[in-house]
Amino acid sequence: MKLGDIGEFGFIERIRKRAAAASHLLLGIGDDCAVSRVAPGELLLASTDLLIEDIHFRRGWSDMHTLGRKSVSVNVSDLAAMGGRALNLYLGLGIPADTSVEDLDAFANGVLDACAAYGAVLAGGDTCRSPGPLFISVTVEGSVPEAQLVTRAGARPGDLLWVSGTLGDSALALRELLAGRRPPALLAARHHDPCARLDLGRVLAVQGLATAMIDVSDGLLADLGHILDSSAVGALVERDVLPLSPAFRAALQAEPALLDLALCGGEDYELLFTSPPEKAAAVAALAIEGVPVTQIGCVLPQDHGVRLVDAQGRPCAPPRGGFDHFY
Ligand SMILES: Nc1ncnc2c1ncn2[C@@H]1O[C@H](COP(=O)(O)OP(=O)(O)OP(=O)(O)O)[C@@H](O)[C@H]1O
Ligand SMILES: Cc1ncc(C[n+]2csc(CCOP(=O)(O)O)c2C)c(N)n1
Ligand SMILES: [Mg+2]
Repeated sequence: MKLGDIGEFGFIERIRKRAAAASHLLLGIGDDCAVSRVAPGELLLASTDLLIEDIHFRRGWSDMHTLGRKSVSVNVSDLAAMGGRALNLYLGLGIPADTSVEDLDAFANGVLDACAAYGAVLAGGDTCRSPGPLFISVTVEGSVPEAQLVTRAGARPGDLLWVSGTLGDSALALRELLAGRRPPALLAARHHDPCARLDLGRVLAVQGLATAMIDVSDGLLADLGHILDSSAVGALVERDVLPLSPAFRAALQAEPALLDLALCGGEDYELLFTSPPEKAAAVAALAIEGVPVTQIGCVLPQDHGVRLVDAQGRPCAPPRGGFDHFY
């Protein structure tokens, strides 16, 4: 079935029927605005991200259900980075007219499944025709108790630097895909179906363990740079303790230069955070749903900039870059 057979409002109605209800959502899909009630003492968080065909994904590299999930996860990851919980999701779509309703149903199911997994509800969106690529715009709202908010700005010299999960898997999968090869399944899953570390972000916020936090979307060093700029500090990063998956290590053995992907590759959607040294045992004990947290360095005064060192403490040249859409 083609989208032309059911029209814009037919498609919206298909989504509306499947969207979940939630006690905070007084009015969801179907009026001019969504209407929500935020709990007393909670701050409203909001973040938005675009995914554009051939810039963020290629059709044929992953199925539409998985693309729907990724569209949600990359947004929810920004809530995780502030210690928030997820409330509402808004889905903007620019759809090529020849897209099948089956593909759109699969995509919407992926969006709705991921929403349910993160405790969010689809509260609205916008649908229009695209003359070319598929455009996906996702906005999330969440909330966090005022005292628990974690920003990029709170890192202090002496804090330790931690990262969740493993780094470089997604970028390595992307490199394989761009070269026309099929990445190993574990790497492919990390690229196509990343998991927002929402529970970890909440625990760090609730227990007051993180002084600053960001999610790694553009690459470890690039996103670390944002914490350092916002907090007016520098950092030491130990290259040889970066957490790497077995699949990544296997590739690294054959090609040592791949380590740059763990430092700069991007789309890891792991949490990078700083924490006072006296909380190290509490942080190290956090392995939520099997996701490890690894200490990869420490925070220095601002005049040190970023110092990347090897296992012997010798300085190494940081690779250039991180992802920039126009660079
Ligand atoms: N076109 C825009 N108009 C207004 N604000 C923008 C625009 N683009 C980005 N921003 C804002 O700039 C800041 C940095 O955006 P950026 O997209 O780099 O962050 P991010 O969402 O954490 O990263 P990523 O998009 O890689 O997940 C955010 O506060 C974002 O809301
Ligand atoms: C086809 C294709 N080409 C390149 C990439 C790599 N890529 C795209 S956006 C991004 C950073 C995060 O995005 P943003 O900053 O927009 O949130 C990265 C690493 C991809 N995923 N698919
Ligand atoms: Mg972010």
